Amino acid sequence: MSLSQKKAMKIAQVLTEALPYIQRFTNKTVVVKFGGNAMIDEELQNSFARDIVLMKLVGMNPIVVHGGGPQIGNLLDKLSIHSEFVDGMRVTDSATMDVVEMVLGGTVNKQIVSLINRNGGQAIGITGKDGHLINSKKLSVSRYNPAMKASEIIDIGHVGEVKSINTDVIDMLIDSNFIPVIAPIGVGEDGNSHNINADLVAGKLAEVVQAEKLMLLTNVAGLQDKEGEVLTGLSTEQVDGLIEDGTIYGGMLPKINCALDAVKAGVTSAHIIDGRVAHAVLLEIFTDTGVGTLITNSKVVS
Ligand SMILES: Nc1ncnc2c1ncn2[C@@H]1O[C@H](COP(=O)(O)OP(=O)(O)O)[C@@H](O)[C@H]1O
Ligand SMILES: CC(=O)N[C@@H](CCC(=O)OP(=O)(O)O)C(=O)O
Repeated sequence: MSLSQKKAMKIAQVLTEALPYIQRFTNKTVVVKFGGNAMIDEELQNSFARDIVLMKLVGMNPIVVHGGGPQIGNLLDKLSIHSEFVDGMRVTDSATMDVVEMVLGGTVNKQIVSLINRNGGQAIGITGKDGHLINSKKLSVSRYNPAMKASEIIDIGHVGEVKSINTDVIDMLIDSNFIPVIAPIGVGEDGNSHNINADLVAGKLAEVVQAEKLMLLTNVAGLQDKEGEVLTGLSTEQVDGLIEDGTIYGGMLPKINCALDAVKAGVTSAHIIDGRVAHAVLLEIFTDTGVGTLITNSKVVS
């Protein structure tokens, strides 16, 4: 067999492998959280945008929710505004909230929209304030205070959690064949903005639209143990144990919690995938080889 025949055969194999997945996922909604390294590396950004466009072209309904923590951090640094995190959530005072809204609702959201559109898609970027998409309330965080030997509530400012999601605007966009790109900013009862962790928004949205998949792109290979090995075959109870003993901390906390909540609420599967791998989304959906940690209602497997 000549080299070009071998190449043609390989392409045919890949397409054949993809066929059952394309059939299975046609008309299904997939919520993809774009974050981590995939968001700052130009080549990975492009491969992500092409994956999303391809999903749409083969009849799926992708909804993109994006983060932007590093980009917020960069602008805060430039403005000499100190920032810190509690349990993976950025403590957000009024000045920080202005920066969050500027970066997420402005720069980052429009960059992703433009990237998808340049690659042949039709994306529309909105925040949770548009069309009352994300109604939020102030997030209450409690911490154990060893000195007081009791838990206490800590105020982390304008940080929100999702109270309800009104999908009218999303339905309208999908019905008109657009790809929604959502910045994780919620609107409180008083009309004020809330900074919401993007994983939490993606998870809740997946629940409300009863997505087939929730995909969380990040900058690690998946859920790992203390030695860095990707964990496999865990029950949801074991995950709770890993949170208690500190194996899961920081930014992985909202990710794993929202993935577990989503599958418990009817999303078929949630995936924490390695955004450092080009075409990670495509590989996860259309091939037999996944690239991260799979979470279903009863099991966490890689
Ligand atoms: N058990 C764990 N397995 C993998 N990563 C973990 C774990 N516990 C904490 N982390 C941290 O969570 C980070 C991913 O969260 P985050 O930085 O918020 O990602 P993203 O920007 O993609 O939302 C990892 O880079 C790692 O530092
Ligand atoms: C409350 C809170 O922490 N909000 C996040 C929102 C952006 C985000 O979630 O970005 P990543 O997904 O890139 O981490 C923040 O301010 O960084």
